[in-house]
Amino acid sequence: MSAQPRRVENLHTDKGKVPVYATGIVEQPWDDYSAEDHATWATLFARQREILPGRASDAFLRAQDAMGMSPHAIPKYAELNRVLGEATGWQLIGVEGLLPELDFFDHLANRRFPVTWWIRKPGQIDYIEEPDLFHDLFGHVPLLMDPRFADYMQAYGRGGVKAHAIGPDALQNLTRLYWYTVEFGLIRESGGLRIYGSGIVSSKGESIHALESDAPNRIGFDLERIMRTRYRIDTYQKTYFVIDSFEQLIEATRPDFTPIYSRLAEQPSVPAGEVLADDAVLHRGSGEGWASDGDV
Ligand SMILES: C[C@H](O)[C@H](O)[C@H]1CNc2nc(N)[nH]c(=O)c2N1
Ligand SMILES: N[C@@H](Cc1ccccc1)C(=O)O
Ligand SMILES: [Fe+2]
Repeated sequence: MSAQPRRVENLHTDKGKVPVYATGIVEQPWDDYSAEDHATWATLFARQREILPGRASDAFLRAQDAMGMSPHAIPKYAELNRVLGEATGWQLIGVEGLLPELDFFDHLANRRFPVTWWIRKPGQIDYIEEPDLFHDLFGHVPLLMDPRFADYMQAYGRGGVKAHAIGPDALQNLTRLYWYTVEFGLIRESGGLRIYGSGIVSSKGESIHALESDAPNRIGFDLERIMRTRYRIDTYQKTYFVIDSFEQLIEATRPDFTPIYSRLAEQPSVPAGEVLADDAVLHRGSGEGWASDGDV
C-alpha cells in the first residue's frame, strides 16, 4: 500500500471544561489507493452482496442500499458523510486502526465512527486479525443509517466512557455486550434468524457458519448473561445471542448499568461455549471443531 495518510492535527474538541483530544484521526488518502486496493474492495463487496440476501437482517440490507455504496471503488468518506449526516447525524472519521478504548468510546458518544483508512491485502481476503476498511465500512457503517441503531451506538459510547471511569471489570462486561451484539449479533425476523453483527456480515465464512453450522450455540438475548460471557477473537464464535428486535436491545440497555456491574463482580464469567440451565436455547451447539481454550 503506497498510501500514507496525512495526519490531521490532533483535533481539539473542547467539551467546556477539559479539552478532549481526538487522537489518531487521519484524512482518507483516497487518491493514493491503488488499483489493487479498489479491486480488493470490489471482490469483498460483491462476494458479500452475493450471499447476504436471506442471511443479513432486513434493516442492514435496506441501510446498505440507502448508503448507496458502490462495489466499483472504495467509497469516499466525505461522500458517505453527506448521506449519513443527513440520516442520523453520524460522521465517519479515518483512523490508523484500533484506538485506545476511551478514545473509541468518546468518538461513539459524539456520533463519530472510526473507520480504518487502509484495506487488507489480497492474501488476507478471507481473514484479517484487526478491523480494516472493509470490516468497518461494509460491516459497521450501514446500520448507522438506522435511527434506532444510531441511537444505540451513541448510548453505547456514553456507557463506555462511564464504564471506563468505573474500572476494568465494568469495561470488560461492556466490551462483551459490544462483542455479542454490535459485532456478532443475530436477530429473529419473520423469515427466520438473520445477521446484524458487523463481524459476521463482513466475513463470508462466518455469514454462513453463524446461521447454518451445527457447532455453535444460539441463545436468546439476556443482558447480564452476555455481560458475563467470554468470547473468542481468533475463531468463529462458539455462541451467538439472538435479539427479537432493535427495540428490545435498546430497552434492555437503557437502565443505569452501575448496579449491574456491581452484581456481576460477584459472579464468575461464563466460558464462550457453555450453555446455562436457564438459557433460552434456540440451538445447542455440537461444539464440533472447537479449539481448546482461548476465551478472552
Ligand atoms: C469496545 C472495545 O474496547 C473495542 O475493542 C474497541 C477498542 N478500540 C477500537 N478502535 C477502533 N478504531 N475500532 C474498534 O472497533 C475498536 N474497538
Ligand atoms: N445504560 C448503560 C449505557 C449503555 C447504553 C446502550 C448500550 C450499552 C450501554 C449504562 O448505564 O452504562
Ligand atoms: Fe468491528
